[in-house]
Amino acid sequence: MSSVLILSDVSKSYGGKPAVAHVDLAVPADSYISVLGASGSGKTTLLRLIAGFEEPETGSITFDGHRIDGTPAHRRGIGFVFQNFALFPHLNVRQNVAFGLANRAEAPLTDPAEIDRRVDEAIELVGLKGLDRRSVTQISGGQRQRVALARTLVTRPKLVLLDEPLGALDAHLRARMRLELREIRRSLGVTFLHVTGSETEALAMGDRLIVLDEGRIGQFDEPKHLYAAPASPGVARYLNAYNLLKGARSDELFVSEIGPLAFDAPALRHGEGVYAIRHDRISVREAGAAPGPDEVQVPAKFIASEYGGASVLSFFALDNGQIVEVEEHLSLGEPRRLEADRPYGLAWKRASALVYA
Ligand SMILES: Nc1ncnc2c1ncn2[C@@H]1O[C@H](COP(=O)(O)OP(=O)(O)OP(=O)(O)O)[C@@H](O)[C@H]1O
Repeated sequence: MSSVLILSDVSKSYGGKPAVAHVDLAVPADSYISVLGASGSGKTTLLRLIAGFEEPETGSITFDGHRIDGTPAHRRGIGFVFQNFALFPHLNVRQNVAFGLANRAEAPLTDPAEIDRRVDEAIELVGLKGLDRRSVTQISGGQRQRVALARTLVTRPKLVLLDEPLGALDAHLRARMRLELREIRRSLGVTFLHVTGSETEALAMGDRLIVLDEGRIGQFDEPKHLYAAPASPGVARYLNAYNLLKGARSDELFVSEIGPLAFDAPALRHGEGVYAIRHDRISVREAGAAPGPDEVQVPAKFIASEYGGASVLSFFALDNGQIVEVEEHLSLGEPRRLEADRPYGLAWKRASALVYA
């Protein structure tokens, strides 16, 4: 697969503090890439470096076979969609979409018939046909989002950077726009690099997913691989699906604050580490019930549950006070009734545990 965008050793710091640190990245052409990371992990800075609103202190950026660091943003030919849409309020839908075509730095279009044709095409693509003469102040948030997208796509960029593009929409619209964005991208064969703070959005949308961890690439992988085997505790933390217990590794056992925990992994170097177990890999038992031979079981006190529609998330306190989350899918049957402050056993297969150095 060819790469449309290549970053080599790209770094940027603010006031001596690294925001993006030594990033190496090859983004495949014709793909949807999600970028996930905690607040302050460098997601926006990474997009700004690629777009040309910031210049890297080290390294190089190559887009479509050409080195682009040092080239002004408006000459890079990369599309950008902001969270706040940044539309012109005094222009209607059609004029907003047409604006970039007639006013761009590289090869502006001057033929009104050609502009009309391209604008019609973009408006149809994002499902705004019929609204093109409407003021952008008189359409819904979701429609404004589509105008912003059409305004970028009309210039036919090979790469579109989207910074929290669904952040201002309500949950229902967000879910619909997820599907539409994927479909629009697929039909055009362009590459989308989509920054989000939501792990569900990142997992649902990306063909591949980048997790940024303190300015570095923690992992770049297909969502299902990344979810099943996060490369580090940092990546596991952002997925919001793993309980992480600190301790020390010694061959077959992981010695945590609540006692030894077994795992099925090759013998590891001794030393400090992290033991990870996914929320939905834990089952709740009566306190003192005997664990199976291939299981790990720890005592824990039930605190409270949160009903989530298709699943229930329950919170337990381990003996050292650490909170552990357990997710039970309702399709697997009604979960056991739990009493607050009562001790239970939490069990999981040793093979389900991941252990990090
Ligand atoms: N213009 C700036 N001046 C100084 N520091 C900045 C600037 N822009 C970003 N930073 C710092 O760089 C780091 C990365 O910021 P960035 O905005 O890239 O993170 P982010 O992952 O996009 O965060 P969020 O999800 O909150 O938008 C943060 O520590 C931030 O405070």
